[in-house]
Amino acid sequence: MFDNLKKKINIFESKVKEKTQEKASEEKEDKEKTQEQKQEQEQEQERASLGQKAKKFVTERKVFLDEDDVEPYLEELKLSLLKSDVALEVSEKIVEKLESNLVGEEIKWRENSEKYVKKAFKEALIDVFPSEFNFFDFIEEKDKPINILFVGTNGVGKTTTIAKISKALEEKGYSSVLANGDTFRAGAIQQLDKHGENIDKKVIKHEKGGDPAAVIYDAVEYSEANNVDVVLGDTAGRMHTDVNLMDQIKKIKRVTKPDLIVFVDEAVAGSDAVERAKEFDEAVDVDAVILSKIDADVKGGAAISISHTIEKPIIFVGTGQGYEDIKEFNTDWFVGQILE
Ligand SMILES: Nc1nc2c(ncn2[C@@H]2O[C@H](COP(=O)(O)OP(=O)(O)OP(=O)(O)O)[C@@H](O)[C@H]2O)c(=O)[nH]1
Repeated sequence: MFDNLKKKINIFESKVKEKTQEKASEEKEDKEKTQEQKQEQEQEQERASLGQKAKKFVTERKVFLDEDDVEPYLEELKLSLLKSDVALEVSEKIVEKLESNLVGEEIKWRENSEKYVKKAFKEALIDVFPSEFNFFDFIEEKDKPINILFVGTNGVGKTTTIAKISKALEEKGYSSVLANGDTFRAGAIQQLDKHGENIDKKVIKHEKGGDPAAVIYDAVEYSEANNVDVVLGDTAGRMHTDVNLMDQIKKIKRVTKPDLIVFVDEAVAGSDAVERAKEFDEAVDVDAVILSKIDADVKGGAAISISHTIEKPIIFVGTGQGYEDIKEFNTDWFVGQILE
């Protein structure tokens, strides 16, 4: 996961570490020169004690990095982040915060300066994420049935993600039904049926060509009548550029009044995923994001940029093709994955 990005961040960290050590040695040389001049003026018998003082200085040496020291590395880092599909605005924010965390700070070079840079980096990354959203607290507190609508483009893992969430809900003691709002393709009906069979969940569906809003509406009514906690509404994958389909999703929202609208995209789509998130958010005011396929993502850009760009939290990440392969998103965990 995020292998390319990790490599680039490691390069930055080593360069700043080298710079810190280089500065420490330069300061040591300067100090030693001053000591030598002093020595010339002093008595022969004081030489030994001066040697002692210099030694003390070396062990306690502190380094201050200034803008010129880190500027070239920060520029390189910004480019690396952009190449890893981190959005421009987000890359700039990370680099600015990193600069303010590093410049003028006292770094004790004998302590692990790499650890120091990592800490500065960690803070800069955490800063780009909006506050977290606890999905299961939301489920616990909200009146039932809770209607959750999943939107996104084709093939990103939306349907699989719905099945994963249904299983995760079951593990926490909540019941759910799957509603097939993708009435365009007969294949989509079969696909959701198959997931329903695999995880032993009821699927509410209409014939191909039916009204997706009506299917989800029926699923809510069914859940009210049968004390089901959560309706998980699938929708047809659609390109954000398809005006008719985007109008249809607005209609589904209007008619079924979802309690939560979740935008699903694949982390591997990088900056495309960020662009699509913006479009879907504009169309239906997304509440939260799920990023699938982070197990296959080497760049990490979408995961870093998406929630900052639309100011909505990531709630889960997909980590594989199995039903258990889903993880609640947590900023500390995520940043740890990148900086480990
Ligand atoms: N590696 C990996 N694969 C995933 C993950 N989530 C889903 N997939 C795979 O992605 C492929 C597409 O998943 P679907 O659930 O069919 O995607 P969809 O968005 O519902 O597709 P449409 O119904 O065509 O819009 C399947 O092969 C899934 O197994 C994940 O987190 N990691």
